[in-house]
Amino acid sequence: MSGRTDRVTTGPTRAAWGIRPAWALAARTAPGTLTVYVVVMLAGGALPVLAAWLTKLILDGLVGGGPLGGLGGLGWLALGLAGAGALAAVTPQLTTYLRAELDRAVGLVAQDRLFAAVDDFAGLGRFEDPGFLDRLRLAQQAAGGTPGQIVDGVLGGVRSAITVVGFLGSLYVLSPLLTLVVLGAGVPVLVAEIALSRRRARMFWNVGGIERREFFYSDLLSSAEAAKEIRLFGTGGYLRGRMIAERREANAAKRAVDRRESWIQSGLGLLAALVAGGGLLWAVAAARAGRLSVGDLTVLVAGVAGVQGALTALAGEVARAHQALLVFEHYTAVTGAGNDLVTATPPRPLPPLRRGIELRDVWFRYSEEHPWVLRGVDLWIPAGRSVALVGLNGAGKSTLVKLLCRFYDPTRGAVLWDGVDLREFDVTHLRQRIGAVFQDYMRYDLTATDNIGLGDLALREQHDRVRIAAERAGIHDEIAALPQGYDTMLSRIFFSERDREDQTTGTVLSGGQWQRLALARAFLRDQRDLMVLDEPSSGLDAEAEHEIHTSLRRHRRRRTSLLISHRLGAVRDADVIVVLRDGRVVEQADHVTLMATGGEYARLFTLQAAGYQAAATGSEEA
Ligand SMILES: Nc1ncnc2c1ncn2[C@@H]1O[C@H](COP(=O)(O)OP(=O)(O)OP(=O)(O)O)[C@@H](O)[C@H]1O
Repeated sequence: MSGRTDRVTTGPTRAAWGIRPAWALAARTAPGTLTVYVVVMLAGGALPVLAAWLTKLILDGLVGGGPLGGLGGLGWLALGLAGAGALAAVTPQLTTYLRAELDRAVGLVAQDRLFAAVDDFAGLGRFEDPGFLDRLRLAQQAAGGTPGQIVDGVLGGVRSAITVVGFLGSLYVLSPLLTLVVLGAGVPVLVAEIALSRRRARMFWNVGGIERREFFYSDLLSSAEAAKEIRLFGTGGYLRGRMIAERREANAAKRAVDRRESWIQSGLGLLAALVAGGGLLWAVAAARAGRLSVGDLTVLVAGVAGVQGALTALAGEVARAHQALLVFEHYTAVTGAGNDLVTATPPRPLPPLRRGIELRDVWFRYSEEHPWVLRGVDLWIPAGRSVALVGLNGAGKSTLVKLLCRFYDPTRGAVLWDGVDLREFDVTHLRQRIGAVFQDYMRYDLTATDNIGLGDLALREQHDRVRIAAERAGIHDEIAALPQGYDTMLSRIFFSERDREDQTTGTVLSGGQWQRLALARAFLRDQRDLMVLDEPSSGLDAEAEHEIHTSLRRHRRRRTSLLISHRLGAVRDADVIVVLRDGRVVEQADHVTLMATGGEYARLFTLQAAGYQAAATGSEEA
C-alpha cells in the first residue's frame, strides 16, 4: 500500500455505506441499550417543538383569544409543559449514559474483531508497510468509539431532523415566506459542514506519518533501552528537537483546517443571525399590527431559533458522522483485508517431514522498490540432519529463515516440504511444525513461566516441561533464585501502585539471560519437525555459549535443524554448512571438505581462528 493523499476522499454517499456495518455491530452487541437509546433520542427531537406549542397555547389562553381558554384546560397545558421541561432536563444525562454504555459494549467487540483480523494476517509484509500501519492506527482509533459515534450521529441527525420538521411545520402555518428564508439559510450550513468534515478526515490521514514519527521520537526519549546512548552521546536535545518539529508540522496541518472551519462557520453563523434578526423584526411588526397573536409570536421566535439551532446541530451531526464513517472505513478495510498469504483451498494435509525441505531457485525481494535479497537460492535441508548457514552481514540468512517459516512467499521459485510447495499447506499447520529462536527474539514483560510457556501454550501449565526447557537453556538456576521463582515478573513495568511498593515485583535480566529464556521457549517446542536457530548465542559469555552449543549439538542430533551463526566454531560439526553471499549459495559441504576447498568458509574460519589464537598467545599479528 502506498500513496497517501488519495486515500480519504470518499464522498458522503460512499461513506454512508459504513452506516450499515456500524449499526449492525451496535444492534448485535447491545440491542437493549440501542433500543432505549433510539427511543430517548427521537423523543428528544420532538420535545422542543412540543414545548413551543404548549407555550403558545398557554399564552393565547391567558390573553383569552385561544380556543382552550379556561383555567381547567390551562392547568393541563401547564402540567404538560412542566412534564416536557422535566423530560428535557433528564434526557441529556440519560443519552450521555446510554451513549457511553453503547460505546463500551461496541468498543469491546470491535476491538476484539480488529485484533482477531490482525492475528489472521499470516505474513509479515503488512506489519512492515508504513501505509498499512497508519491505517491500522486509525482502525484502532475507530474500534474505540467510532461505531458509537456513527450510531450517535445518525440518531442525532434524525433527532435534529424531527426538531427541524416540527418547527418548520409550525413556522409554515404562521409564515410560509419566513419558513423558506430560514430553510434557505440552513442548507449552506449542511453542505459546508460535510465538505469540512471530508477535509478534516483527509488531514488526519495525511498527518498519520508525521504523528508516527513523532511517536517514534517520544517513545525513544522515554525508553529504557535508548536511555544509555541518549545520555552518553548527549542526543536528547537533538531528538527532542526532531520530535517537536514533527509536532509543529502536524499542528500546522491541523491549524490550517481549524482556521478554514472557523472562517466558514463564522460566516454561516452570521448569516443565520441576520435571518433570525430579520424574522424577529418582521414578527414584532406583525404582532403590533394584530396579524399575529402573542402565542404566535412565541412560536415564531422559538421556531426561527429552533430551526436554526437544529439545522446547525444537524449539520454538526452529519459532519461528525461523516468523519466517523471515514475513519470507520479504515476499520472495515483492516477487518476485511483477509489473509495476506495465498493458500490453496482446500489446503493439503501436512505430513511429518520425511525427506527434507528444499529451496528451489528462490528469488526474493521485500517489495518491487527493494533490491533482490535472494537471487536463485538452491538449498536442501535433509530430514534428520543439521544444516548451518553462514555468511557476511546482509547476505540474506535471516530472510531465508523468514521464507522457511512462510512469513513471506518467494517472489520467484518455491520452498518445498517433501516436494510439496509450502503454499499448498495451511500456514498455521506449517508453523505448528517449526520451533525457532529468532535473531530479534522477544522479551515479554511477563513472568518467567510465561516467557517460556508462550513457546507452546499447551505445555505452559506443565511445570516440569517448562523447567526442563529452562535447564537445557541453562537458565533454570537463575530463575529458581528469583524472589518468586518461575512466577517472578520479568519486567520493570509496575502494573499498579501496590506493585510499586513490592520490591520483588519487577526483576531485570541481563541480555544473555533473556537470550537463554528465548532458547528455553524454543526448547519447549523441541518435538517439532524443524528447529531454526538464528544466532542463538550471540549475547552469551564464552562459558554459556559453550554449554548452549553442547546442548544444541545433543538436541540437533538426528533432528532437522537450521543454525545460523557468525561464530564458526559453533557450526563446524553441522552435517552441512552452507555459505551464502549476496543472496546466492556459494559453497556447501561439511567442515572438513570446506576447509580443504579453501574457499569463503575456510577464509572466514581461518580469520576467526587466528583471532582466537592471537588472543591466546597475546600476539598482535597472529
Ligand atoms: N523487512 C525488510 N524490508 C526491507 N529490506 C529488508 C528487510 N529485512 C531485511 N532487509 C534487507 O535484506 C538484506 C538481507 O538481510 P538479512 O537480515 O536477511 O541478512 P543476514 O544475512 O541475516 O544479515 P546479518 O548477518 O546481519 O543478520 C539486507 O540488505 C537488509 O537490509
